[in-house]
Amino acid sequence: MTTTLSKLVSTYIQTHRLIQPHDRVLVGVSGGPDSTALLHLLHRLAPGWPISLGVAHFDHKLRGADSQDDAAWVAKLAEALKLPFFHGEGDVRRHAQQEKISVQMAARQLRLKFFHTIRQRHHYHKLALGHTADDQLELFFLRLLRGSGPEGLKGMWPQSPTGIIRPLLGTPKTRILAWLASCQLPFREDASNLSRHYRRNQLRLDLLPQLLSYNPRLPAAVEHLQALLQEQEEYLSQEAAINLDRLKTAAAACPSLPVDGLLALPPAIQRRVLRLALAQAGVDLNRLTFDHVEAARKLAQRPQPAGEISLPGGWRLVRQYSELQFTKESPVPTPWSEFILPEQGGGMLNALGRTFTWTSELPAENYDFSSAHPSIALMDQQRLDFPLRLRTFRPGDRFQPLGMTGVKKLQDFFVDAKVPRQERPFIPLLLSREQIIWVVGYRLAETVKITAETHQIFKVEARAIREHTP
Ligand SMILES: Nc1ncnc2c1ncn2[C@@H]1O[C@H](COP(=O)(O)OP(=O)(O)OP(=O)(O)O)[C@@H](O)[C@H]1O
Repeated sequence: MTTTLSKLVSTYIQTHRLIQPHDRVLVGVSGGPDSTALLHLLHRLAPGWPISLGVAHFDHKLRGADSQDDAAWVAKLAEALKLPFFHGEGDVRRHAQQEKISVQMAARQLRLKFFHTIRQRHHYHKLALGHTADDQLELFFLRLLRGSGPEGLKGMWPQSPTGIIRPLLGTPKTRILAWLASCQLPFREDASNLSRHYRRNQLRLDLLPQLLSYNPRLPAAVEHLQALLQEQEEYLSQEAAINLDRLKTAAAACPSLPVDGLLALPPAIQRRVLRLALAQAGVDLNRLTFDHVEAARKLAQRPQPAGEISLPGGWRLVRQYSELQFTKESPVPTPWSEFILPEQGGGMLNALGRTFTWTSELPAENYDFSSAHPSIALMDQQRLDFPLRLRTFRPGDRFQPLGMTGVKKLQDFFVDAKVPRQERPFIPLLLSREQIIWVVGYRLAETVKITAETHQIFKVEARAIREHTP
């Protein structure tokens, strides 16, 4: 068993060219079975290649004394193997709150930042992580459940362009555990791996065993599919890079993309070109959803020559006639500017001098309406067509104010509501399709009001941006 696993891993490393002679490899060791086995395996293989190893452990401080014990345990292991040890720690919960991300995501971000710093400071060419074939399978189903596209379903690469390597990605966890047992190598147990509080654990403990009872060869089938998806991804991402380079040289300013050139590409390449361009501009791809990319494509396709959408991290994609520009600067609305509320589920957008925040699927039953305010619109979600849009007044605009049976010219509504003439051009209007559904701060439309039949409420709040600035 012992030799077979080292042979298997060694072959995987060679096939995927994960390590070159004289590489300096930093191993991320949590103390769990996978990374502990990885460290031992690399340590046994190291003299033959030859490579030099270092051990890095990050204390997430999420499990009290257990976290500290893990760190001390890994430090001891490194000492026993006579390897340099690097310890890092961070306030994961605070980071999660600040960035409005999950605790797991925050832990991963801080950990990777720590690894990056150590690699730079101590000149490690590679970072080896202990992801296994089981992790790859779980990730596939987690992403499938989340609605990922082929780029997500393809799973983790054995090697990333930044030098992260995963030598155990082809090895099932059962083999790793059996190998550790046969060599009598101890590791740390993480009790949270058994908690059904986490989606990943529910999947591993409940869903996957059920799926395997339908088809015991499911892991092999998924592995095969992922290999195909990775090959396709390699080809398509090369195509995207070539096309982005071509489009960028054709465009006057950078970072920007010519709309015509982008729309001439097949949709599969359009999406990748947009993602790549956004990544190059500095947008965090982990936070960029399919909806963002689709909203960007719609922005390019629409007949109106101006508009914009908001992207994660305060980024904005602005359509200016024949160009799409990526910017973080504040918007300069033109009379024809339109803003799309990109994610139906909820989000935030700075537009037309206000910060709009929206939330969907609030259950109508027992909803507490006491917080009603002119800056808040509560609507019947089923009567809305997404994505909603924002713009200002255009001649000829009409709408059916709440409580009225007929449609009224917006001009007349402004007069009746005594809206000062000079303010009218700046009042944001929320639209569903071509219908005005909210004259922001003044009146909702009759067509979207909440009735006894309403199941789910869509809530939008508009606050003047100056309220936020100190
Ligand atoms: N706290 C940590 N310190 C150092 N490396 C870590 C830490 N947490 C995770 N890693 C690295 O990232 C890999 C994947 O993390 P994940 O949390 O998915 O671990 P896992 O599958 O439970 O593996 P393990 O059995 O090694 O804990 C680990 O195998 C390890 O290489």
